[in-house]
Amino acid sequence: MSYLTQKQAQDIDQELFNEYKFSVDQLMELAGLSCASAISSIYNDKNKFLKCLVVAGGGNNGGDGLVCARHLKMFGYEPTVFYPKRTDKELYNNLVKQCEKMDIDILDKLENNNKYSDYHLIVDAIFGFGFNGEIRQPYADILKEMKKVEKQIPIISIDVPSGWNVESGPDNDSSLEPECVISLTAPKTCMKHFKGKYHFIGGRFVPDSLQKKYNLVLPKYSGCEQFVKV
Ligand SMILES: NC(=O)C1=CN([C@@H]2O[C@H](COP(=O)(O)OP(=O)(O)OC[C@H]3O[C@@H](n4cnc5c(N)ncnc54)[C@H](O)[C@@H]3O)[C@@H](O)[C@H]2O)[C@@H](O)CC1
Ligand SMILES: [K+]
Repeated sequence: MSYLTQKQAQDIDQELFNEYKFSVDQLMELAGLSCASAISSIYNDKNKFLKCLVVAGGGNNGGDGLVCARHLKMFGYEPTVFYPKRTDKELYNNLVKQCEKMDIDILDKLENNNKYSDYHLIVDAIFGFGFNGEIRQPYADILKEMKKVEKQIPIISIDVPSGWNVESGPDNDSSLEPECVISLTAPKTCMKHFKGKYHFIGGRFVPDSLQKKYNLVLPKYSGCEQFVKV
């Protein structure tokens, strides 16, 4: 199976926009839908997994999380979004509005009466392939808190486990160990270090010609599925 470097992931992303003329919200919709679909294929027992906390960062990974929350709601879950630093751009403002209109709470803070342990699943949509350098606040503290509950509450990371170096993977004892990762387009090289239970590929929008250009060898999607298990 192919793994992408950070630069390759960014190049493919740019090519999808510039050469293939996709818009970011189109791809984000498919990415978020594939994540919600993969999640519901595994965590399908609503008696055990109902309340989902989607932790969203300020970039497109966070946008995927906002879309995923909306589809989780459609699929019968009770998602809440923790969005500590909102990005004031039309794309994200619209995604937030769509969630609010679907009665999905958007929280700026998690407080004592609303904490990680109140949820059955945590969706990590903080950083994707755009992550670089030392983790800045407030995300450093948030990731520490998520780490504390990861043995009790399954963490599902969208595209890349947040805080991992996109290429070299986890770099210290406090790196997250998600139970499930949904790699979008193709896994990034950090996923060679993944030891969790479930790895999916999602984001079924890569045309054959682009797949050939980057020599991408990936598991094949079946039928009309939005995700494929690795
Ligand atoms: N081609 C694809 O595969 C697609 C990818 N999408 C998503 O887009 C993501 C990439 O989005 P972006 O390029 O916006 O990047 P990310 O969302 O991965 O990260 C950028 C955000 O993280 C912050 N950040 C970066 N390093 C940080 C640090 N050390 N400490 C604190 N904050 C930091 C930046 O300020 C920015 O807000 C992918 O991982 C995927 O989830 C989808 O939305 C659509 C299509
Ligand atoms: K992530």
